[in-house]
Amino acid sequence: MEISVRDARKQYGDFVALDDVSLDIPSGSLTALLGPSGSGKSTLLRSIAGLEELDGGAVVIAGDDVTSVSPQKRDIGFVFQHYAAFKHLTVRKNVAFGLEIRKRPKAEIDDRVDQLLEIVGLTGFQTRFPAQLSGGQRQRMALARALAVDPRVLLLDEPFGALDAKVRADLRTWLRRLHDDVHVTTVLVTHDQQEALDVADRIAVMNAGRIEQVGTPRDLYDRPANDFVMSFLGDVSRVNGQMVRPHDIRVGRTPELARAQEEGTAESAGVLRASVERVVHLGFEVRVELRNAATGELFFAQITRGDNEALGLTSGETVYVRATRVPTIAGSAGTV
Ligand SMILES: Nc1ncnc2c1ncn2[C@@H]1O[C@H](COP(=O)(O)OP(=O)(O)OP(=O)(O)O)[C@@H](O)[C@H]1O
Repeated sequence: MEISVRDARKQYGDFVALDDVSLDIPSGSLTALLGPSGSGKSTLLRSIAGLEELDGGAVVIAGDDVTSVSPQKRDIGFVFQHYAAFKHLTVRKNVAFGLEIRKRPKAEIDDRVDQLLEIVGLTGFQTRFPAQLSGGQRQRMALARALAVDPRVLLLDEPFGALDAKVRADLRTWLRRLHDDVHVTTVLVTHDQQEALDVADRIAVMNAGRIEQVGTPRDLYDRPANDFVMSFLGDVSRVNGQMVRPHDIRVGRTPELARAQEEGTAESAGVLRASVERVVHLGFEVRVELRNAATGELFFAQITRGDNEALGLTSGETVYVRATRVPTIAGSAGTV
């Protein structure tokens, strides 16, 4: 393990921000800390960095207990949401900064900076000043600067949080590729489940100062440990009292058509009657807003455009729906 956090505890007065958190982060992984605002993600990241002092527990990086080691000596790179660049220094000088204070030879610094600027796609920008960069370019410069000193660990606290949706999405893809090239053990704090699913190879879901579950994006999506993880990782509908993904709801015009045709599906599986409230076109997919005829509850199904065209759904109609797949949540039966 590159990073092991053991029974980390942090309180602010009576408020418990980290409630005996333990987490192992494998070497070379890109792990996301995902959770709602206030769940303790930043506190955990800052504790790994040494920017917060723990009240209990330990942080081990590459086998060294660094719990009482200063941030400067932990060999980490850190990027915040609002990166504090040196405004009076060029992009090149900003990236070179860590190497210059370490008094590396000039030729080595020049080569390394050229290489980093290329990696982050800022080769043509080296003589610009931070104020002459876009928000996305500034964050890429921040990453280059954090990587310059070859840290053992790269810690990113909502690095794309202040950018607009399109730029965020581009930078996510870019970060994933960068990580595939550079392989530095990376921990990314985000409250955006799409971002975590998109870039991370492991996700730790946090809630109220605790870790609810750690796993691959697929594990967490398909086999959530509890209702919190299930609903935090994606949309959820309730069908016959169970939480299901809207994609896993089959819509038909007769009870038989709503029944899944895959082999091994129980015939007794519940089909329920619903009325179509609204059909919303979301590009490739269509969200069908439904009202359970028996209980009056609203829920929705997400179907492909093709399926919607075949069904020709309109508001006010009666349809039959059933869940084709119910995630196995610990403590529930996992079948409809
Ligand atoms: N210095 C502090 N003094 C008092 N309370 C603090 C301090 N720092 C953080 N907290 C509290 O600890 C809790 C966890 O904060 P943290 O920043 O780790 O959450 P987060 O999951 O990163 O949330 P966000 O996404 O909003 O940043 C919050 O309720 C916050 O108010």
